[in-house]
Amino acid sequence: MQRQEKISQVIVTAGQMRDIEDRIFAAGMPVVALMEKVAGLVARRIQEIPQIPCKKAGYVASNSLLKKGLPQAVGSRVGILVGPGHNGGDALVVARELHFRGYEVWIYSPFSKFKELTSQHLQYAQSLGIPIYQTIEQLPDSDLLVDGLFGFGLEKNLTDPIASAINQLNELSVPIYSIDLPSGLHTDTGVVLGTAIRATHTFCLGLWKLAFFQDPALEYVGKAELIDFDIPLADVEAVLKDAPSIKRITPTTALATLPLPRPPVTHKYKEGHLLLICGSRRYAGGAILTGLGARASGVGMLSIAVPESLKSLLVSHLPEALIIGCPETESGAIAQLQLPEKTDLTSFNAIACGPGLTRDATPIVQEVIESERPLILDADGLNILAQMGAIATLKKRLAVTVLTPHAGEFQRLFPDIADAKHDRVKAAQEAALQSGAVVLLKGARTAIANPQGAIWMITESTPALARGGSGDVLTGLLGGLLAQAATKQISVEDIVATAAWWHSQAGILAAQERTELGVDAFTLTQYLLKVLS
Ligand SMILES: NC(=O)C1=CN([C@@H]2O[C@H](COP(=O)(O)OP(=O)(O)OC[C@H]3O[C@@H](n4cnc5c(N)ncnc54)[C@H](O)[C@@H]3O)[C@@H](O)[C@H]2O)[C@@H](O)CC1
Ligand SMILES: [K+]
Repeated sequence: MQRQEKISQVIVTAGQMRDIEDRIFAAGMPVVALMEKVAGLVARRIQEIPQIPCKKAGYVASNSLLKKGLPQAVGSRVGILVGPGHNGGDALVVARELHFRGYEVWIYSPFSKFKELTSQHLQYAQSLGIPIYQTIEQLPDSDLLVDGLFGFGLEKNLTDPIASAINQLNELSVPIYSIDLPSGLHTDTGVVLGTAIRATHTFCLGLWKLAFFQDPALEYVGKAELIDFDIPLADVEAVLKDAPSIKRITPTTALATLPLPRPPVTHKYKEGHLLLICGSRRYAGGAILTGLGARASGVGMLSIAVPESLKSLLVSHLPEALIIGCPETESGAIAQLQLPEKTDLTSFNAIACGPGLTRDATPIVQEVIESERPLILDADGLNILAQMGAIATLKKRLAVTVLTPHAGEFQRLFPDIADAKHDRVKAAQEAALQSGAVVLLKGARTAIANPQGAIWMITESTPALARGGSGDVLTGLLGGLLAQAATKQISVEDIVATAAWWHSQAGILAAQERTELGVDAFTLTQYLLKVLS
């Protein structure tokens, strides 16, 4: 794999980033030189991105310049926000470079103490005649702000005057480009420390920081871009070797698995047999959507157990599947799993259980949990598991379990684990460690954890997927892939991450073609294969 691809898959905490930098400095790279290199790259990117100057400036960008994406030095007024640490140092190098390129630059910095290197850059900027302001009221108009207040060194809550200055700067209708991460975000949890810059664009330096993929940070980072400054892979590997890895799923990693390879000579049972257990009289549609998700996976054989009264409906939507009509409760839930003759749960390579079941199907969920087959639990399958006591029940399982909760289901399953909304990555990690299951925690950015503590992040998604039924599609898709993986030497975690990536990409593609409003769950099933074609 190419170095760049490997670097783009890595996600680090603030502590790990600091350790990696320390190794680079210890190896002889001067701190000054690294700051010059990194901030030089940022300054160049800022010049490459076509600016749309704010109307108040009375400056109208020439259309031809905008179309070509060429830098427009003259007339662009840039405000540089400078903090006390090396994030501020980076910003001052950017200020100096833009000044020399003909931009009209001013600096805002309400601090009196700076790190040595930052202080030197500030002094030099002043000597060049770049105006430096300490109060927000003094600031002139600008077409663009560059945020170098705080980077990964911020740990405490922001207080006034800087907190209220950030709030006022956010109110200006001016694009803000943040260096490393928007000032005010916690680098690991993405939590807003008092207040934070709402960036239009963020240049993440060197390696992706965890905050970029935590839900609380998403509305602050804007368009995020990695600035690769040639960190040696050996240093990254040396620092991360003993820590549980956190990896981004990129198209390269997902497409290494998809479509699942088939030998030229095979038959349907060699390509995986999935049992879906889903649906009730009340929630019939969920069973159809789960089935359509499984269909897109290419699974060799699909059996779907539903209440008897749903059988003909399912047959009409999924003629290729074996629909198993089961005796039902008075409420219309599956009362008993009545598999065809000569079939028992060991006949299946994987079981996916939950969508639309209602809690009246408790005995069925208990039965599949006791089986020794790979099992995916979702929706009511999770709610029933929560009632049984998730951790104690899962620990007894002999086969792999995959849980696919959203934050609410997660809380019911693991009430003693820290709030999944606060640090989703840690929450998923803890749940997987304690239960021995693979945990896929749904959210704006999905996190997947295995019982060894490793994490996979789905770093691209769309709010279009926040819609009833889209989780059912994922369960079916994942079930179909898991059943096939059983015969193909692919790890469960890789399959779960691949399924989640595929599902998100289908949502993104459908939203691009049909707007965010056009991605109902049925439409989503129709876009799954388009992602691969
Ligand atoms: N050394 C270098 O040349 C490089 C620097 N980089 C930059 O360096 C940054 C990290 O630099 P630092 O470790 O200096 O940290 P930061 O610049 O993120 O900020 C730390 C500074 O802010 C102060 N501070 C922390 N919390 C505060 C609060 N709540 N209110 C007020 N002040 C507070 C601290 O006392 C410290 O001086 C990165 O984010 C990046 O921008 C690297 O990315 C690239 C290489
Ligand atoms: K920043």
